[in-house]
Amino acid sequence: MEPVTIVGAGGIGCAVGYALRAGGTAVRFVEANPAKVAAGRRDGVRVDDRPPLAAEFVPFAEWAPQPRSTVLLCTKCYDNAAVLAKLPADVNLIPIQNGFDPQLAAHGHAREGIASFVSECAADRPHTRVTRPGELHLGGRDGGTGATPAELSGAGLFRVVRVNQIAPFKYAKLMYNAAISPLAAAAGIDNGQLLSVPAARRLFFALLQENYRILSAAGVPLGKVGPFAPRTVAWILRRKWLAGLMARRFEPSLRGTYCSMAGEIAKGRTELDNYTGHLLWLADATGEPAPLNREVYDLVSGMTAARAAPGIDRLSGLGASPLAA
Ligand SMILES: NC(=O)C1=CN([C@@H]2O[C@H](COP(=O)(O)OP(=O)(O)OC[C@H]3O[C@@H](n4cnc5c(N)ncnc54)[C@H](OP(=O)(O)O)[C@@H]3O)[C@@H](O)[C@H]2O)C=CC1
Ligand SMILES: CC(C)(CO)C(=O)C(=O)O
Repeated sequence: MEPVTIVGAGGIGCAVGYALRAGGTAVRFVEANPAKVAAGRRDGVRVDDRPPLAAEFVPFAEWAPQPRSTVLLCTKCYDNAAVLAKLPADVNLIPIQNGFDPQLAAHGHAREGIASFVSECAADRPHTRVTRPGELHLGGRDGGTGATPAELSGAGLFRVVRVNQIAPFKYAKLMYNAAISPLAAAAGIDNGQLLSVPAARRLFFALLQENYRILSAAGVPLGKVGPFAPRTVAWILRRKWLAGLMARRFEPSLRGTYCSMAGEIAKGRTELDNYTGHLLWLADATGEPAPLNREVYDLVSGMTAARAAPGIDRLSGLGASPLAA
């Protein structure tokens, strides 16, 4: 049986690959990091303290994708171009990524996934820790159909939710990611501190509200990812006392959880264009104001170009525009 190929043995790739292996599916990891390939060949793929599972590991440079095989794309969006350049047209490509990438969209794949669990991979080993439970939504794109791997639930790592259309779930996740990730990465704080540090919380809530307005004005469908629908989140945020109460309730479960943009500014590459960049593109198309996102975009892209060190004081100039919420 042709194995399912997972490109990118990181937080998402290892969790999904482990779930497939636990369900009896053959898995081939394709990885750019030689240390991860060597460790995977030696020790297999691991999640938390569970027993390692053997899988095939192939260096990206040596990978020749098989026609009609299933390829789960689990890299960061900024690595898509190199992967797409290798793919035969008839591959069953299923990206599982946050954000929107025009080049990937043009590839015309039929199915996509979006993860709402949090998974942090070790630097040089295919060993990840699922630090916050959540779901993997899998569904069609632009009415497309196609097979998604069946055996994903067995390990109980995340709940698999199969939906007809993935777009509402990707847009809802965009509302959250474009608020969480640039702020957490620029400030060098974890997801919990976004709620516990007052200056960060104020900006986080303001961005969530702006993101909801942009997405609503664009008329895109918004699904439910997490405990509340985006419309309910926006309703809560308009009531400051309730938003404060919710922040205190959710903070403990987010404390210490990783944001996949953390540490990327210093490496000179982030998914900012795929999150904030896409929101700004939607805002420009509809004429909806996006002052805070523009400030955040300028801050994070400037920091990334300079490979600047993150710090909480980086947020201090944000929200200065009279239009910012
Ligand atoms: N981690 C999480 O909790 C969540 C992540 N996401 C999204 O999932 C996607 C993946 O994120 P995440 O798993 O955190 O990413 P990671 O950085 O943990 O893993 C990506 C892996 O892909 C490798 N890679 C880079 N280029 C290639 C290539 N050409 N071929 C093969 N492997 C390659 C990277 O190697 P190297 O490091 O050497 O570049 C790295 O090991 C992103 O879009 C992210 O936003 C969504 C929800 C939650
Ligand atoms: C966990 C979350 C929601 C934001 O940190 C995420 O999706 C990511 O880090 O990629």
